[in-house]
Amino acid sequence: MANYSVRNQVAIISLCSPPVNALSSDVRRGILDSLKKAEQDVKVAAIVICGEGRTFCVGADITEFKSEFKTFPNLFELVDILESSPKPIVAAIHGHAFGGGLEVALACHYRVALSSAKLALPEVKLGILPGAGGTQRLPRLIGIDSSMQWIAFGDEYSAQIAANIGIIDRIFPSNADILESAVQYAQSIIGKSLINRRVSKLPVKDASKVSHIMEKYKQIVGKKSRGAIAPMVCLEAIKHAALLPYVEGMKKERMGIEALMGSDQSKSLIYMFFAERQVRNWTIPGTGINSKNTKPIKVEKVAVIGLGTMGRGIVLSLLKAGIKHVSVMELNKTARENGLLFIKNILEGYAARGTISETQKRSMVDALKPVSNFEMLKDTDLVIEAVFESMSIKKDIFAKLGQVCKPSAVLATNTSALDVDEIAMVTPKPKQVVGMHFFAPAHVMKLLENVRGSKSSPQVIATAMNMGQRMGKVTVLVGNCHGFVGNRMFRHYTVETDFMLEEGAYPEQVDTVLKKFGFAMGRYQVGDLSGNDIGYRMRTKFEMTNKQQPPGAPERERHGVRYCPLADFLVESGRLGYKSDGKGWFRYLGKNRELTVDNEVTSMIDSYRRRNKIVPRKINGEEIIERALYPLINEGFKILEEGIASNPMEIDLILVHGYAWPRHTGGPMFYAHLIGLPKILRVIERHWNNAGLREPHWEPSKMLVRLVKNHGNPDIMSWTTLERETVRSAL
Ligand SMILES: CCCCCCCC/C=C\C=C\CC(=O)SCCNC(=O)CCNC(=O)[C@H](O)C(C)(C)COP(=O)(O)OP(=O)(O)OC[C@H]1O[C@@H](n2cnc3c(N)ncnc32)[C@H](O)[C@@H]1OP(=O)(O)O
Repeated sequence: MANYSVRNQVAIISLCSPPVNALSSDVRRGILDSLKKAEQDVKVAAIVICGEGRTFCVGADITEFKSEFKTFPNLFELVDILESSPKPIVAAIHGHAFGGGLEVALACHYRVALSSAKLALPEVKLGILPGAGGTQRLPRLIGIDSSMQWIAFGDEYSAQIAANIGIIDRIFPSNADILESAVQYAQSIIGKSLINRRVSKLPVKDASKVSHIMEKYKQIVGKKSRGAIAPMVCLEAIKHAALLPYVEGMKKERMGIEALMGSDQSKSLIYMFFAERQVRNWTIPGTGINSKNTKPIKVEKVAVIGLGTMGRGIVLSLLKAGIKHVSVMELNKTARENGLLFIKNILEGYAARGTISETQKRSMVDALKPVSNFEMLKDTDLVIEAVFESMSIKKDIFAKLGQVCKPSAVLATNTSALDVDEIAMVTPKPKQVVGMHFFAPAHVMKLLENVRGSKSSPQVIATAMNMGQRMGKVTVLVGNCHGFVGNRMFRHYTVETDFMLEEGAYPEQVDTVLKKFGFAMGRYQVGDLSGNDIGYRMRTKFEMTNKQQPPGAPERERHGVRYCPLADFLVESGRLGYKSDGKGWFRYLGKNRELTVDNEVTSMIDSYRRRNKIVPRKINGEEIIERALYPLINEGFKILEEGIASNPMEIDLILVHGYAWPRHTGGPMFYAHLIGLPKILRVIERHWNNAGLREPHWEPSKMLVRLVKNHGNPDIMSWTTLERETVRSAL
């Protein structure tokens, strides 16, 4: 709804729909009713539209997308009514003016804001475009070039930047009373002509350069938003602002939003939006323990052990989270000095770019407390161990931590695959131990996969979850198993793509198909970038690599299971990727590291096939997608079945934020939901029937089988509930 009052000739329409004043049908109706009152009241000479509570308005109510536009006034009707009002309207912005909220402001005749306010047209991030005149009004105010930048990427901008380019007419200090300031401003414009204040009537300044600007943004969008449809549709709509009169441009905008609204990509992105918020409400499946009934312990002092790549990133994340006491322990002098230098340089960079102030930088540097022995950690509330991925080294450290740390201290291990329970058992209080799996570089990557050991106490889990959220990470709670969720699923992707190389595909073909699907890089380029030796080291641990096999052992089998040694040959011939002189699955040439196909790799694959009498066959794109992605989905269902994740959203967040799964497909589980479970199961069963136990990753998940058998193609939101009911009724 919207509240209405009048103060010294100024009508105040305040949006009132906590927590973020989304433009639900009630709010839109409230604005319209208030506007009518203001227009009819002869004592009112100007109008202010503001937001109650923490923010101005974050845009359309996403939960009402399906029905919203059926009720009068819909958003695009409302903005035109506002703009044509005979009385001047001032938008008073604090907090956020996002999406439809900014479009409402653009339809007002003046816009004022607190300096702390943020503005954005982020619709593209929901797979749609600003459909209430945003693509037509913004270019008339700030030009085509800046509008493309704002709308095609959807990033937020400060009120000051918005003022610099002409969106905001007056900025007030962040501690000013926005309403009071806006009312005074409104009084100052009473009686002024509105002729140049109706944005839809203005010309587009850089209209003549539209083709050139369009080409520039097409290139950028093609690279940055691979596979996403909405950014291109946004560009097209903005182009029409330059080429057509406003009314005609609006028709094009309307066609754009009708094409995008309800599309699979938009559904996926909206799902992601809510998943990122839903994940804060963690739960331990089957226990009744959850974020609502468990309090974290107060954490003031944190320690990080190990200042390698992971440790440095974790320290930076803690400093950015505002932790005022971060002990860093690295016994190797060179690693310690390099690590501290790295951290300080990054902080310098943040300060130089204005991400943090000089004062904040100084206080972050002051928060760093190098320590040289375990005794010095006795007061620490949370210790995060981030040393080399070795069970014996980690056990050694935890045994020491168990002796010196206070009983309430939370002891976290940053491991990507090791057994958290095994580590916990060396301490006197295994319930204090938890896994915190960060992704490199930890100060950049948004994902944190927190691992609950079988003994971890609810409070310890709550503390790790809370710390992840304080660090601004998408923090997902998962159970303890080999590889947890992400690595456990992703393994199948590499295994199955390598099988396709054996059978007839080449790395460039696989990568091209995966990039078309939306991955920023294909599986083989990623291997080259991160280093092919990483996987090799892991396989060495399980005695799987080519070199470790006894003479005469079958080349294509390990422990009775199908195996492809091509990745081993690659590493054993020194082709680790970018870092080994640009040689990996591909060859990277010149200073731009241009990716090229390397005949040496092609010959290696061909001669391997000949040696093993494999007759190569043509593998098409559809097969590549199915074989690369479906085993991973199958594993996702096994993870749900075992309660390692408590719902599909958690799995999707992990794959999107940690493994670059394309966001506009919603993650593997949502993608499966879009394809339909019966088809997913059919493909998995076909491979399982062909391959059998030699390829165990194709064994269909029992949960997937049960869902399809009992419910056909159930909605993703019901999967875990239906599964629980089925399992319960079978008991
Ligand atoms: C079929 C053809 C029809 C054609 C007709 C089409 C006409 C279309 C016209 C116009 C279309 C306009 C489109 C839009 O305006 S789309 C919405 C654009 N806005 C956004 O995308 C903003 C989304 N929100 C955010 O980015 C953040 O919430 C932010 C504003 C940055 C604030 O962040 P923060 O302070 O961290 O708060 P939370 O994100 O935790 O949010 C708090 C709770 O509010 C819920 N929320 C937020 N935004 C919305 C929203 N737009 N709609 C509904 N609910 C929203 C959020 O889920 C949190 O809820 P909870 O606490 O329950 O988790």
